Amino acid sequence: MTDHMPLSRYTADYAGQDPLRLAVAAAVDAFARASIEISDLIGCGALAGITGEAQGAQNADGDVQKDLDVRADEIVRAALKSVSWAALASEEAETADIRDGGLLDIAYDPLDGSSNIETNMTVGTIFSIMPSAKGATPFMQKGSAQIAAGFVVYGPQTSLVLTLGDGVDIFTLDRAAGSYKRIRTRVQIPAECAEYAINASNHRHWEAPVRDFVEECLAGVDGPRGKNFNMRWIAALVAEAYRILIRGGVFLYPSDARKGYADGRLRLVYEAHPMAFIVEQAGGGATTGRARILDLVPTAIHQRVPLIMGSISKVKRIEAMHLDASAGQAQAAAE
Ligand SMILES: O=P(O)(O)OC[C@H]1O[C@](O)(COP(=O)(O)O)[C@@H](O)[C@@H]1O
Ligand SMILES: [Mg+2]
Ligand SMILES: [Mg+2]
Repeated sequence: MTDHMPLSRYTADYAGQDPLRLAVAAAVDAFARASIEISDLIGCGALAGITGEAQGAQNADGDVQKDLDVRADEIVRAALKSVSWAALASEEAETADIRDGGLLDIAYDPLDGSSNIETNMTVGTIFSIMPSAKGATPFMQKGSAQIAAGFVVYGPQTSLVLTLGDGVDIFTLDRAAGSYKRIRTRVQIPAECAEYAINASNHRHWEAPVRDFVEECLAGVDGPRGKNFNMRWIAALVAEAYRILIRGGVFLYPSDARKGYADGRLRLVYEAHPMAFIVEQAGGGATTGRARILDLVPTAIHQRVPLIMGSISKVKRIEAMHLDASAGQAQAAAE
């Protein structure tokens, strides 16, 4: 459905007079404002001094920071200044900022898909919003404690995907008006799909269930699934998630045997949790292969997690393959 409702009216309708909801609405509006600024910056690229080159510094997770990682973080941070947050965590900061009296704990990835900047490909911003943990350690809650989550895709169009806990709507930036307008309501991920996304260069490092799933897809009509599959890898979680929301499919960034990849590459607090909330709200699934992502309680802000998400039939199939593998291992150990 296309009704072009402005995002600001949508968040105001949601908030009413409720203080917590008003804080959520202000946070979403702040991410929207920040993303318009980031979108303009990306659109100008080198003309605005953005080259995609490394800054020499590393973030808390050991990734080399690009110029846009740093600029996007500054822009989001400034936009959130007047929002009622108690804790603020960014991929680009080692520790969370804490302040008294705020109503929300907000985590974000200011620039997702950093390796795509210099090649003029899609990147994004991801955010997760929870009620403040009030005395407990912020962010160390199940993903199901989120009350809002969203992401922005800076692609041919700049679009903002949002859940406030009651379905998923998509808003596209109206550049002339300088604001977001709704283009889709209550998005549903098709349950069946014929497309998968994984960085196949890591094939030799994967665990057996992931290798087996991909083998099934590669076998096409001649294999056990009896149909052909298409493959995509954009190297930006936001772009893969957007495609899956529009036409279905499954995305995998599993654990693998490379040094430092025992829990995959993606971060639980500001990548997997918000994506899992959005995907489940759109009728899809999100799992590590062995556990539902929204049931996981982080123990550290930058903790990594294997992420498999998308069309529910495929997510369930991959989970079943992990269970079978674990059962086989348990039986072998007992014999
Ligand atoms: O280069 P790889 O190993 O394929 O990893 C790509 C993945 O890394 C990410 O870019 C990680 O996010 P950041 O760019 O925010 O670090 C994901 O968006 C993407 O899915
Ligand atoms: Mg990211
Ligand atoms: Mg990032």
